[in-house]
Amino acid sequence: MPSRTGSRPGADEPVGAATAAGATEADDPEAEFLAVLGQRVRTMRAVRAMSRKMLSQTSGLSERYIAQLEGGQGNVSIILLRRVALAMGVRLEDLLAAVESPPDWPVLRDLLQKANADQIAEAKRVLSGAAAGGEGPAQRVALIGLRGAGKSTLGRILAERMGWTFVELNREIERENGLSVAEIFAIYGQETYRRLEQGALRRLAERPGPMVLATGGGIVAEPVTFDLLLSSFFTVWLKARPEEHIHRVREQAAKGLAPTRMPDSDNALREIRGILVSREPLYARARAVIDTADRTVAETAGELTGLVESHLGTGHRRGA
Ligand SMILES: Nc1ncnc2c1ncn2[C@@H]1O[C@H](COP(=O)(O)OP(=O)(O)OP(=O)(O)O)[C@@H](O)[C@H]1O
Ligand SMILES: O=C(O)C1=C[C@@H](O)[C@@H](O)[C@H](O)C1
Ligand SMILES: [Mg+2]
Repeated sequence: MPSRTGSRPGADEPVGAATAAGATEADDPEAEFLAVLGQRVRTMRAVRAMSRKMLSQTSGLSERYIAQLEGGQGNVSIILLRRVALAMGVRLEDLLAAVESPPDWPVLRDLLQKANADQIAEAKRVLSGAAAGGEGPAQRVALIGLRGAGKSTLGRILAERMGWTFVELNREIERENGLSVAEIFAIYGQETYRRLEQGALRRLAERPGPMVLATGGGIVAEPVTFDLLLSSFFTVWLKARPEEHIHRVREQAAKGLAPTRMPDSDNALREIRGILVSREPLYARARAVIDTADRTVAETAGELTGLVESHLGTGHRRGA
């Protein structure tokens, strides 16, 4: 039961005006968002046979405020909207969803939250229409990890040894769009870059033939893209210590080999530690991991080749 203490917001003053005078929903996406939100509140209240008065009593918001919210005229605060959601017994995220969900969505969500990893894998296989059975992607290896992990260095060596094609995802994105990664980020921002990354990966996943793919460090940031990578490639996480990531990228930058510099500030180490900690659970979804810390390129290249050969079974190396 939500708290009913405190004054009733919106009892005397109008809800914050969200739209400029004269703006219509059609030409104002924010007004449209508020209209959809209001419609959802009204529908969910009606489904629960709650009058505005009842919702007002349970949520602590005035009836007038609720009417404005439902009419799409109120830019409600997140805390007040949370009270409305709690009072109706709906999830806040369902009120705010960017797209309308199918009617079965709440049931499926509930089942997924209780499912184990095998059940989720099976559900994904069925829903994506993937063929039954199989050992997953053969002769398709992707390398993930933070900048300086060794994805390009080891990827190139592995491809050479196996006689496979080597592809750098970032170079593919640059080729397809005629702009450098840095330019795409600067001009269009992260969201556009992630969309282009997903498109490029989808095309590579469909391209036939054995392949080693070196990805960009941030590929784990977009769940759909990362899932596509995991399901289309035997994915290996290359690990190193934060200090090594920084040292390696700086060394490459000094030689003019790295496309962008690692920040020089004292905060660089703290920053890279933070990124690594936040990405570790995602990188850990890879099928295998190789720790490159305190090891030579020859050592980790040998381990990676052995790992891929044992994944494939013996005899896959060109000329073997
Ligand atoms: N054990 C190791 N395994 C791989 N690389 C190592 C190792 N030890 C040192 N290095 C060096 O670390 C650097 C790794 O750079 P590389 O460009 O391959 O990383 P990357 O993961 O592709 O980075 P980015 O995300 O910036 O493209 C190379 O200069 C390589 O020689
Ligand atoms: O680690 C990252 O967040 C990134 C690494 C690069 O390879 C690019 O993918 C992009 O600059 C983001
Ligand atoms: Mg690289």
